[in-house]
Amino acid sequence: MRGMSAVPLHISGVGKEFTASGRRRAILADVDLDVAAGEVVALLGPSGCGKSTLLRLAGGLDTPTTGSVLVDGQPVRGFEPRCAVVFQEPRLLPWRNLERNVAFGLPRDVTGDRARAEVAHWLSVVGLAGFAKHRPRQVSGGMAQRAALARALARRPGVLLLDEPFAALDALTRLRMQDLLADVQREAGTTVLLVTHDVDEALHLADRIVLLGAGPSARKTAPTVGPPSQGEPPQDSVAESGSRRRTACGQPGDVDDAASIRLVLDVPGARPRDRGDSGLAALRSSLLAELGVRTPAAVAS
Ligand SMILES: Nc1ncnc2c1ncn2[C@@H]1O[C@H](COP(=O)(O)OP(=O)(O)OP(=O)(O)O)[C@@H](O)[C@H]1O
Repeated sequence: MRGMSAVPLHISGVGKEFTASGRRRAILADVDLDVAAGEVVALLGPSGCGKSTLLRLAGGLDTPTTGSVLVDGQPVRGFEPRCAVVFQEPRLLPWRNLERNVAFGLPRDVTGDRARAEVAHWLSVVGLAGFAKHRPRQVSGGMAQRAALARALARRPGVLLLDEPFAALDALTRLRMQDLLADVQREAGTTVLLVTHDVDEALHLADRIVLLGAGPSARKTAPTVGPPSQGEPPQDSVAESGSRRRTACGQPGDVDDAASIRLVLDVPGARPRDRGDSGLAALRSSLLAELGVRTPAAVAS
């Protein structure tokens, strides 16, 4: 699509510290994550654990304290032109109409008729062809967010970084936007790193789900598809293995608050997945349990 080519993202040994009120605080430590070209990875984790920080580091909007980020094998230093970011709020320029906002995302070498064609194309992809001349305040929140997505796509990013892009939308608009993202991703094939709080969104859209949080680091697991058979320890239960790991490693005094990758989960089946897929129910319960939310299914298993 429009010359867009997916590229891999390689995050290696990344740590991030911030200084606030004179105190240094480690937010992320030893984060290792490889996202293949064209893969969709969802980043889940408790509020404040550093998901947005990691996304910002991936896009060069901030610099890691340790470790490195590579996009298509090249180190990210400063704002990364091969990435485009969509935030929770559209961040459109209010004095520009939608088409001029989308044009803002175009690479510098795309001008004139080609630029106009590109803008028209992306507005059409996100269903805003009839609103090109509208200003952001003249359209709904969902439409403004679609324009923000079009602006990001107009950059033809190798990696699309999405920071809770649908969180501020009403439930129905959110579902429609998820479907739109799935369509766009399928057509463009771009690499996507998606920060979300929404387990269902992650299960619907992602190839892999990465759980970020404080505590001992990563375990890659096969998906949980049902309760363990009789007499067998629940080795594949995300919730069980997570709690066991914390018990074994959680010695008082050696707890590091910095977040790292706790779990990497392959989601079975082709995306976008059926929202009613009962096969994902166990996985959903396990993920929610990892996030500290108890569900009847998790309790039963
Ligand atoms: N520039 C900054 N200076 C100081 N602290 C920061 C800065 N940016 C983020 N933090 C802190 O880093 C921590 C992680 O923030 P971040 O926004 O990455 O978390 P998050 O997991 O995305 O949260 P949420 O899910 O609530 O959006 C928070 O405690 C936040 O206050």
